[in-house]
Amino acid sequence: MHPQRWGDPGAATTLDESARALVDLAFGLTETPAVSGATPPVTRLPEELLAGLRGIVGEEHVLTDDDTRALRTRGKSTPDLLKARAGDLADAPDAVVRPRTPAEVERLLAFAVEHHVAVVPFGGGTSVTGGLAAQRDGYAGLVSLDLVRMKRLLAVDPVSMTATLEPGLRGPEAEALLAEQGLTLGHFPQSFEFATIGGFAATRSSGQSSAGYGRFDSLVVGLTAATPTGTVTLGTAPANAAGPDLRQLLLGSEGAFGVITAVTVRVRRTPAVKRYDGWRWPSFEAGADAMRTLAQAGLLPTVLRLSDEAETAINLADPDGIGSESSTGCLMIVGHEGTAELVEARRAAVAGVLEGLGGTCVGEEAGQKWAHGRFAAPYLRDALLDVGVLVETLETATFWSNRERLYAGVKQALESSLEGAMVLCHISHVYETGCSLYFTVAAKEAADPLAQWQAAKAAASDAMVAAGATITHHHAVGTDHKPWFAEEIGPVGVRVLRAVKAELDPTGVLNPGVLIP
Ligand SMILES: Cc1cc2nc3c(=O)[nH]c(=O)nc-3n(C[C@H](O)[C@H](O)[C@H](O)COP(=O)(O)OP(=O)(O)OC[C@H]3O[C@@H](n4cnc5c(N)ncnc54)[C@H](O)[C@@H]3O)c2cc1C
Repeated sequence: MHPQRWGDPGAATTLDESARALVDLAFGLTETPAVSGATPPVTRLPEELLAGLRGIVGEEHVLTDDDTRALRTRGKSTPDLLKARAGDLADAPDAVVRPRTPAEVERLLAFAVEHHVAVVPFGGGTSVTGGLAAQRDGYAGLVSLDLVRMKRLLAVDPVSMTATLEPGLRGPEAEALLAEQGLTLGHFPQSFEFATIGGFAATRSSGQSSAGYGRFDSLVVGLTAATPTGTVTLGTAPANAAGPDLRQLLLGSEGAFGVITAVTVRVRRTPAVKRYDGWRWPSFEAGADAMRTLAQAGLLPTVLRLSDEAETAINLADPDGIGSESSTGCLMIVGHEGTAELVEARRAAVAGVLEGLGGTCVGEEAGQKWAHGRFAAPYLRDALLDVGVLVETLETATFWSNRERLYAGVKQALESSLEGAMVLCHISHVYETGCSLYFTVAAKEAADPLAQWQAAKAAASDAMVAAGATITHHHAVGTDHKPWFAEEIGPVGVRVLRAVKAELDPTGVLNPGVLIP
């Protein structure tokens, strides 16, 4: 991962001439290069504590060099990138510690409690909500507990169709191991290439194929987590009535309750066929109604997403597409995966419904184009930051009956707090009862882009709460969403979370300041 950009440093990109011209037209171009040569603050952990950590995981797995610590500083939200680009590495961990086994994780937690060292579990480092920016004041130091060495496929049960995975496996690594057995997890968030199994569970992630495979928390049938007060293993049956489902307490716990050391997930057979089609709708509303109809008819495809008019126009923003008929309306991507027979049958059934509702199939090219570029967009954000254009995304969810109000409220909040902003939206995840709205915002950077974005984000978050929606459908709480999260779950909910934290992590060494309001 690049320390100041998204993804593979080798894949870093710049805007080509036509894209530069478009951006110039919309926002103007201001070359804004990232600061180079910044170094993190000197490690504050005393030598005897570093020696203690080495005694647990081995000499070579306690790293204090600047490059490694810089790479484990914060996540990949636009505010994180702005800070990294400005050379601000103030949140760098004092050391990066890489355990190999659950037993080592348990010993590290005991050591952290004994010496009051803050611990930040680190998966892929793709958090976009400040989930890796723990507080350090009052602690002897802060270590990044990097799960990169815990990468095994521990078990496969081909009869029950489950697999048990270690937390440090990145999306492609997990898929490759499962593919050897003819299986897939089917979890493809846009951060798929870098995010990990443990991170997916800790944030209750949702992938682009959630309509077909389910969001990550719905895939988890069991897990093991090491906490400062002991290890908990949950999930002895596909379903149970044995009290509240404690798995749900660890899913989404964002490293504040424990370190997830194994996850058992439901798996599916590798699909023989994948077909993605584009569908065009006269309006966002018509497309959204069609999504609802599919969901409520039990006809959800594997992939289902709908761009609003603005996002549709931008996605087709090539010199030929702009202003032409093809850039009007709203583009929906409808993907089917499975056996050839199943895909054809479902594709025909879904097409019948969509045609009946006024949709027009524009064929596989648009679908393939989306599938091909599905992981590329984050690289474009860096190229835009390079020319002084602020780009960030945010997401929320609500019930169908409230969708239009939420859409209008968040869009208006963003447009009125960011002068000249371009606000794009798509429906990214669909349920029988509602959907998730995913916004992308671009605006010319102000003199202080961080403050500029924080004000816009607060306005958008206020609009979500005012509309009665959730503060996050899949990006999690981290540090950024805490004030709105507290409002969402109410004072009793906050007290329950604090009580669980006090029980599992009584000295508060795990991810201080993250998640718990
Ligand atoms: C470009 C981009 C696209 C994204 N697209 C999506 C998307 O489509 N869908 C989606 O859901 N999210 C998306 N995200 C957000 C992010 O990728 C997810 O939240 C992901 O699940 C985080 O996984 P990670 O392994 O990177 O976790 P990290 O970022 O390393 O950690 C996230 C949080 O979980 C904790 N944690 C990590 N591992 C463990 C563990 N083993 N035990 C306990 N706590 C742990 C960390 O301490 C932190 O609080 C995107 C982010 C980016 C930057």
